[in-house]
Amino acid sequence: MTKPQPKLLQHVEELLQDAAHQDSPLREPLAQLYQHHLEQQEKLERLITIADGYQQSAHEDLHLTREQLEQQIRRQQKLSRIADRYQALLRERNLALRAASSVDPLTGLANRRRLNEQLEQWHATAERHQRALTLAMLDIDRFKSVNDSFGHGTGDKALELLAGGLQESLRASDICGRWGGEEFLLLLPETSLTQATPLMERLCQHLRQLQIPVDDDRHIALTASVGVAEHRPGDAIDATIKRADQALMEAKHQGRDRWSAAPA
Ligand SMILES: Nc1nc2c(ncn2[C@@H]2O[C@H](COP(=O)(O)OP(=O)(O)OP(=O)(O)O)[C@@H](O)[C@H]2O)c(=O)[nH]1
Repeated sequence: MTKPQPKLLQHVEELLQDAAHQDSPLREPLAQLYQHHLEQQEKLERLITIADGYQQSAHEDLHLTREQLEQQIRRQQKLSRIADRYQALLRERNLALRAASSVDPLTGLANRRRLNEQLEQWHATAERHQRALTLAMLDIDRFKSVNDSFGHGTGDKALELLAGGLQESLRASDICGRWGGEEFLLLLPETSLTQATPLMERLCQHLRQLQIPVDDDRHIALTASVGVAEHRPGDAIDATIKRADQALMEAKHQGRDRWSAAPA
C-alpha cells in the first residue's frame, strides 16, 4: 500500500470541513478513516523513535565493547612483553649462575665441581668406547714459602699466572682446573700416557720460565711437580685420581720440579 501523499490528506481535511458535505453519508466513515490514519501514523512514528533509540544504544554498546577489548589486548601484549623480558633475564641469570658455579674465581679455571662433572662424563666415554684418558695432578713446589716470604697477595698472583700458563700449554680439547689450594688437575681425553709425555715435559719447562712479580723490580720463578696416571679400563675414576696423586707424591720425593707416571 502506498503512503498517502500530504496533498491527499489536505484534500480529505478540506472535504471534512466543507459545510457542503456535512450531510453526506460518506462523511462519518471518512472522518473515522482519517482519524484511524492519524493514530496509525503516530504509532508508527513512536515505533521509529524507539527503533532509532535501540540502534543508537546498540551502536554505543558495540563501540564500548570494542574499546574494552582493544584495551584488554593492549594490556595482554604489555604483559607478554614483560614476561618475555623476565624470561630472558632469568635465562641470563641462570647462565651466569651456572658459569659462576663452575669457575674458580681466583684463576678463572674450571673449579672442582666442574672437573668432577667432566671426569664423570669422560670416564663414561672411555669405558663405553675403549678410549684413552689420562689425568695429571699438578702441585706447586714449596708454595708455602712464597706466601710466607712475599705475602698472600703475591701467592694469589702466582696462582693466577700459573693457571694462565697451564691453559696455554694444553690442547683446546683438554681441561685444566683448580682441584684445591695450589693443586691443579689436568684432564687429557683421547690421550695415552705415551702421548701425554711430551706435554708433561713442555708443561714443567713452561712453568719454570714463568716470572712472578713480587714487587716493582723483583721477580721469582716457581716450579711444580706432576703425577700422571692413565686410566685403566674397569677402574673407578677415583682410583685413577688416587694413582695420579701417588705419582705426584713420588715426583715430590724424587726432588720436585718433575713429573712422574703411575705404574700401569
Ligand atoms: N696465596 C694463596 N695461597 C694458597 C692458596 N691455597 C693454598 N695456598 C697455600 O699453599 C700452601 C701449600 O703449602 P704446603 O701444602 O705445605 O705445600 P708446599 O709449601 O707447596 O710444599 P710442597 O707441596 O711439599 O712442595 C699453603 O701455605 C697454603 O696456604 C690460595 O688460594 N692463595
